[in-house]
Amino acid sequence: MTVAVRFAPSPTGLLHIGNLRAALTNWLFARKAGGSFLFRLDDTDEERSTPEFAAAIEEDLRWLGLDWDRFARESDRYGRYDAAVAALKRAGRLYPCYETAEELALKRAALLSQGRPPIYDRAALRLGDADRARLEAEGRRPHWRFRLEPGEIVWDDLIQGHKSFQAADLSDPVLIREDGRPLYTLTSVVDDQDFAITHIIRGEDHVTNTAVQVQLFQALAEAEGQGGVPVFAHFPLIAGAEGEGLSKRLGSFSLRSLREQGVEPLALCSYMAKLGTSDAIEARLSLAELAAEFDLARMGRGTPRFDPEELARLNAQVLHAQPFAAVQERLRALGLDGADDAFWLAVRPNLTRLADALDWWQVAHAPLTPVIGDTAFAAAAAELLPSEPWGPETWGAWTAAVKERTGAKGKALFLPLRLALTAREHGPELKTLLPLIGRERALKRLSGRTA
Ligand SMILES: Nc1ncnc2c1ncn2[C@@H]1O[C@H](COP(=O)(O)OP(=O)(O)OP(=O)(O)O)[C@@H](O)[C@H]1O
Repeated sequence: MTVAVRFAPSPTGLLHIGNLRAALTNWLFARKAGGSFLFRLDDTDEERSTPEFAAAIEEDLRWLGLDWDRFARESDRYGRYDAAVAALKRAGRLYPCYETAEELALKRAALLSQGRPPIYDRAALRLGDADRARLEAEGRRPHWRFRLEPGEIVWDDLIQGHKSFQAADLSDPVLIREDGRPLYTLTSVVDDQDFAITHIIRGEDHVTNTAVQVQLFQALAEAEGQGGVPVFAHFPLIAGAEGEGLSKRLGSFSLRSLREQGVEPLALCSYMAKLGTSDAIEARLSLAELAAEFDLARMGRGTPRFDPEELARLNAQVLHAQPFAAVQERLRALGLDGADDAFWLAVRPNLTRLADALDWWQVAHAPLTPVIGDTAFAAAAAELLPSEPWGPETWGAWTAAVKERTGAKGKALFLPLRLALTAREHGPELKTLLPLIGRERALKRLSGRTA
């Protein structure tokens, strides 16, 4: 069997880290199994779906490096859904219902007030032709429900283990709206069947959907003579740092905003691939590495919380491991045309975001006002500055001379030099930064001048 999985977001907002978990889990599963990954836009909710969000989702996936083997858009497939609907009607599995949203809300409220579960009472199944004609004459248009067969619905979930539902505990799902448009429950099953999806891996918010969809897969397979029921895996939803839920529509932790904050795609993918698993959370330097380590069985059942600090740590790990060639273009885009290997190696260990390189570039190459405490000490240091050319050994030779002349050592030696040369208490090793600053500028800064 060739593994085929899909990521099927609705283009109703920007992808968030929870959606990324879904996309990434499927992608890693496909790549590890040598299978195929389908990117499908579930865009039949026309009120809320927009082409802009669809384009943004596509851009986010490209940014992350999650490439797809196949692409589909539900809005291109209405003809196919019509055919599936006709087949289900012929098989007697769809029935027209005429209740308004208000009437249904009242029914639900009445059941809840009696302490009973708000399951649809199937009143529409008891309507005769004359009742339906009368309702239609009143101007009512039907929506259509899928008639669940009584009995137990079971599947072996790759994460949650054996799952069992009684059909009688579930409402017959509405598959077609009053305006004739098919709903998600139907369209996603038709697509999964047509694209021969073998594994549906998604958040546990879909577990109840899965229960009804298992019967829908079976009904469609019987009615159309093709397909079967895929294997399911439902992973826990990721919560925000305070335990709050995430939603595309609320714009929580969007990948877009994280990107704008300077988060590296590999840091995000490393985090989302490992969060809530039994593996240690450490940065990986390629998606292929993550795919090789991927195993659904390592996913836990608890609700993992997203921790921005953990992500920042991974971001630094990823940056610190990048060779100059991997970031050259991006440094150029930041305006650092003159950045070279030496600059990158000097500042890399101090970055938590790539854009921080700009600060260090300025420290090395743009005027700054030095911080001088003891002018006599700074003057002595200036006098002892070796002549150029400078290399990594210059700093050691120079500070040894300053130490000998002034008697200062340890922090009392290094901190005033750092403050004079960079106006900062911390930063890249001066051994690598000093040659980038150069003798002329260092001399001026040590004499207290802005340079
Ligand atoms: N917090 C979350 N953690 C993990 N996965 C999630 C989370 N929220 C959604 N998903 C998964 O993302 C995938 C895409 O779902 P969907 O497009 O419905 O996103 P959504 O954020 O729930 O959207 P909306 O807010 O529009 O309902 C699904 O597999 C869903 O299970």
